[in-house]
Amino acid sequence: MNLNELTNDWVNDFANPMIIAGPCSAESESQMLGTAKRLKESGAQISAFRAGIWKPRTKPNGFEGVGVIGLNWLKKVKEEYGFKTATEVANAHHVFAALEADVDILWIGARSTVNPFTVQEIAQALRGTNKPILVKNPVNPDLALWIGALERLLGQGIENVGAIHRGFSTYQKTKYRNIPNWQIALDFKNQFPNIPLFIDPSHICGNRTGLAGVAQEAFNVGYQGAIIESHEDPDNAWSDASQQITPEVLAEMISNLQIRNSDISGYEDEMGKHRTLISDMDFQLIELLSQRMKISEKIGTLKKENNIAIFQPERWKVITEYANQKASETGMSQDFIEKVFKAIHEESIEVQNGIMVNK
Ligand SMILES: O=C(O)C(=O)C[C@]1(C(=O)O)C=C[C@@H](O)C=C1
Repeated sequence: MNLNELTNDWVNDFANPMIIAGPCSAESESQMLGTAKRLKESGAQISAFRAGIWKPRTKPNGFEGVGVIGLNWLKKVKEEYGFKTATEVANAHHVFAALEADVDILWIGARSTVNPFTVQEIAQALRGTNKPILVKNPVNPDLALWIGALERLLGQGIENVGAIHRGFSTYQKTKYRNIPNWQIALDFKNQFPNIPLFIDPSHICGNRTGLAGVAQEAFNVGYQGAIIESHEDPDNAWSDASQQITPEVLAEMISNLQIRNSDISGYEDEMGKHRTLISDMDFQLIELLSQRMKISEKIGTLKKENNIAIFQPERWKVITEYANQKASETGMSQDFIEKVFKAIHEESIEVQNGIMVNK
């Protein structure tokens, strides 16, 4: 069996969208029950209550989680408020303890996904269970590693899987804690449309203000769920204080989310008209690009015969200036046009390079 053959019926046991929410870390019994009570009373439409029991921290001597005692608190949350529960596991010992405590959903964190040994150990510990397990993207933008982790789970017969998009580490200063790099998640979704994809706006944003926007962006492109950190007293949380929100704010945020349906049934005709036009234009674009490359080949031959360098900065400058001007005249994003022209120019250089090398 491969990942594309999974039916992923397990998500049907949960609401659509499936929202997993709760504190970043379990801190005390009263914090856990207090947060759960407020989530219940606020009417937040959540499918499971999350809390980190073991916390992978960047530096030592920070709060590394309360450990197994927190699993009892998760159990109490389930008993008293009826929430399904979820936590992160990072080794076989965590898996056994979480299974013993009957945690309903497990996830593998971004720092574990990067390590095939860790993922393999977790997968083997899970063998024989049908627990849903979600895999966060690795901290580095490596789609193959993310997919590989899911394949390791499947290799041990674990079929109830999902993926969490939590963004990617970057050394640059950006408005995000972890840059979303949407294209990687979309490539994932494209390859595995059946695997439920969750957004983790808390870790992407690292602050409270951007959460709703990132979550909405994800639902706009068809994600199935979200995992969001919510704490009864966010400012005084022991970990990730700046990105946690109160249960009431979460409830409001969830009720404002617009959930998009991937299915186009009922709109096939109207969509069909637009899509025909787009396909027609796509063919024209490709035809034009092919003609452009043929001219580039001719220039390449001329350059080779006369020993002229391929890259012509002056001409490239004129092209980009003109493209920029055209972009603003037509109301297009300059960024986008720049990307398109860079790709065309790169290919054109590649084509000419082929001529210089081969002929
Ligand atoms: O004008 C040229 O000299 C070209 O080879 C064409 C072209 C292009 O594709 O637009 C390619 C390479 C140069 O750097 C500049 C422009």
